[in-house]
Amino acid sequence: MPKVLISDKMDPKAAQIFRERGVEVDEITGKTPEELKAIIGQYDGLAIRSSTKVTKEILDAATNLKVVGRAGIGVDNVDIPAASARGVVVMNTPFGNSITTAEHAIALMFALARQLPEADASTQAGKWEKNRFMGVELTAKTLGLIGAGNIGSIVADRARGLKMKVVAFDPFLTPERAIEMGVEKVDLDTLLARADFITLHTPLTDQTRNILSAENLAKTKKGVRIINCARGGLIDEAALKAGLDSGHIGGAALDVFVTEPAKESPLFGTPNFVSTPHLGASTTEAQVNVAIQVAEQMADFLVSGGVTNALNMPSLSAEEAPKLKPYMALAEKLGSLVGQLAHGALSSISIEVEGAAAELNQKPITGAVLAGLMRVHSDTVNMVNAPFLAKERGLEVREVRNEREGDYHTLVRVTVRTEAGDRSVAGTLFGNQAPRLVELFGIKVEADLAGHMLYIVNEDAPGFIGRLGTTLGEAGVNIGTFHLGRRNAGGEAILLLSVDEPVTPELAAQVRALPGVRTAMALAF
Ligand SMILES: NC(=O)c1ccc[n+]([C@@H]2O[C@H](COP(=O)([O-])OP(=O)(O)OC[C@H]3O[C@@H](n4cnc5c(N)ncnc54)[C@H](O)[C@@H]3O)[C@@H](O)[C@H]2O)c1
Ligand SMILES: O=C(O)[C@H](O)COP(=O)(O)O
Repeated sequence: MPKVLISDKMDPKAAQIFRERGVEVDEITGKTPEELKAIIGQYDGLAIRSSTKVTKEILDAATNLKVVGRAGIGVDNVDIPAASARGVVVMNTPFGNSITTAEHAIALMFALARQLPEADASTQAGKWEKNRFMGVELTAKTLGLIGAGNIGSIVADRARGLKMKVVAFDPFLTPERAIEMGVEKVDLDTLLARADFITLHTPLTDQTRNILSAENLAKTKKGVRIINCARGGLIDEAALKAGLDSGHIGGAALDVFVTEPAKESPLFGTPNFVSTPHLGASTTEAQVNVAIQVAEQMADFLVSGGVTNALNMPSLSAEEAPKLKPYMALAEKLGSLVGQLAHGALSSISIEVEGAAAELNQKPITGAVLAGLMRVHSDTVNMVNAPFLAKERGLEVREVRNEREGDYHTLVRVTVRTEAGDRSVAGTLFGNQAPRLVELFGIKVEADLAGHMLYIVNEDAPGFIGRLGTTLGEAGVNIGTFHLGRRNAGGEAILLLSVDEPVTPELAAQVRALPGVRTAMALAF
C-alpha cells in the first residue's frame, strides 16, 4: 500500500481521501529539515503547502518518493529541477484557492483605501479619531494589475464590479484575452505612471524578482497604494519602506514577504502599512478545495498512474491510464531495445504512433520510450526525468502521428539517428494488451521482449542454428523462445532468443566466434 506524509497543516479531508483510496497516510507537521530528512525515506508521496521546503537534500533522502503534491499554487518551495532529476512528479492545485486569494487582494485594497486596520486599532483604544482617517473612493480609480493569470483575472473582474478602470501588464496576455477581461493591456512603465492602486499576481521568477524595484517605484504616481498577495521578492522591501516614509507611496499591503515567516521587518509599524501572515489562501472553502484536489491527484497517481496538474510531466487522466498502460510497456521495451542495440552517440529520436495508437495521448508513450532508452545507462531514470535527461544530452525528440492503419491495427515505431545512420524498431499490441516486437532494423520479426535475451545477426546459411544450439547447450543455457527474421534467403538474418539464464560476456564472445556470425549480444528487459 503506498504511503503519504502530510507535512503541513491541511484540511482533514486530505487524509480522509487518501485512506478511502487505499493510501496509508501520516500527518506530521512542523518538522525541521533535519527531522524531515530522517523520515522521508519511508514515503511514496509528500503532501505540502508553503511551509515545507522540498530541497535537493530532502529529495536525496527521499529514496522511495514518487510524488510531491502542493495543496495550493506556488511551488517556489520545491526544487523542481532536483525533483525531476530524481524522477519525482511535482503537482499543484492551480485553481482551488484563486478566488480566495483574489478576494484577499481586494480586501487589502479596501483596507488601504480606508485605513481600516489603523482606524480599528484607534477606535478600540478608545480614541474615536473621526478626523484622523480620511479615505479615498475606489470608484473610477485605476487599478494596475501586474500578472493577469488566474488570480489576476479574478481581481480584474471584481475591480470592474467596483467601477474601477483596470490596466494590466503581462507579457503573455493576448489582446483578445485583454478585451475579454475588460482590461487595457499596457507596458509596465505606463502601468506605473497611471495606476492609483497596483496589485501583483505573478509567480516569483528571474524576470519578476524586484519587478517593483526602487527605480520602478520611483516611476509610480504620487500617493500610489500597492498590494502584494503573490510572492515576497516581487517588491524591493527597503525601497517600499523608503517610499512610504517619504510619502510618495500612499500605502502598501503585503501578505507575502521576502523572508517568511516574517517575524520582524523594517516595514512593521510604518504608517499606512498593512500586513497579513501569508493568508491569501486561508479560507475554509479554499483549504477544503486544495486538500481534496491534492489528495485525489496524488492518490490517482500512486494507485492508478493518472497524472493531473503535474509541473514536470505530461497529464494522463485516470481513465486514460489503463488504456495507455500496455502501450507504455511496449514503448519502454522498444526504447530499451534501441538503447541496448544502437552504439555511439544518438543525435535524434523519432517516436511514431500509427493506427489505434494515434488516437491516444502520445506524451506518455514518448516518456516511456525515453525512459526505456535512458535506463540502459542509468538505474534512476523514469518517465519524469527521462525527457529532461534527453534534453540535457542534446537528444532531439520528434513525435509523429499517423492515423492510417498499416500492416498492424496499432503500431509504435522508434527510430534513432546514430553516427552509423538511422536504426528503427517497431512493435504492436496483440489483443490490445501484449507487447510484441514486429520489426527490427528493417527486418520483419515477431518476438516478446522479456527477461534475458540473445540478439544475433548472422549470414543466413544451413547448419548455423544447430551449431548455436550446441554452443548454448554446452554452456548450460536453456532456450525459451526462438524468433527468426531475414532480409532475403541467404542474406542477413536476425535471431532473437529468450534464454532462462543470463548470457555471460564469455558466452556472447563464443557465439560471435561461430562461423557466419556478424554480431551477438546479450539483452535484458
Ligand atoms: N498569498 C497567497 O496565499 C497566494 C495564494 C495563491 C497564489 N499565490 C501566488 O499568486 C501568484 C499568481 O497565481 P496565479 O494562480 O494567478 O498564477 P497564474 O500562473 O495563473 O498567473 C500568473 C501570471 O503572471 C504572468 N507573468 C509571468 N511573468 C510575468 C512578468 N515578468 N511580468 C508580468 N506578468 C508575468 C503570467 O503570464 C501569468 O498570466 C503565484 O505566485 C502564486 O503562488 C499566493
Ligand atoms: O501559492 C499558494 O497557493 C499560496 O501561497 C498559499 O500558500 P499556503 O498554502 O501556505 O497558504
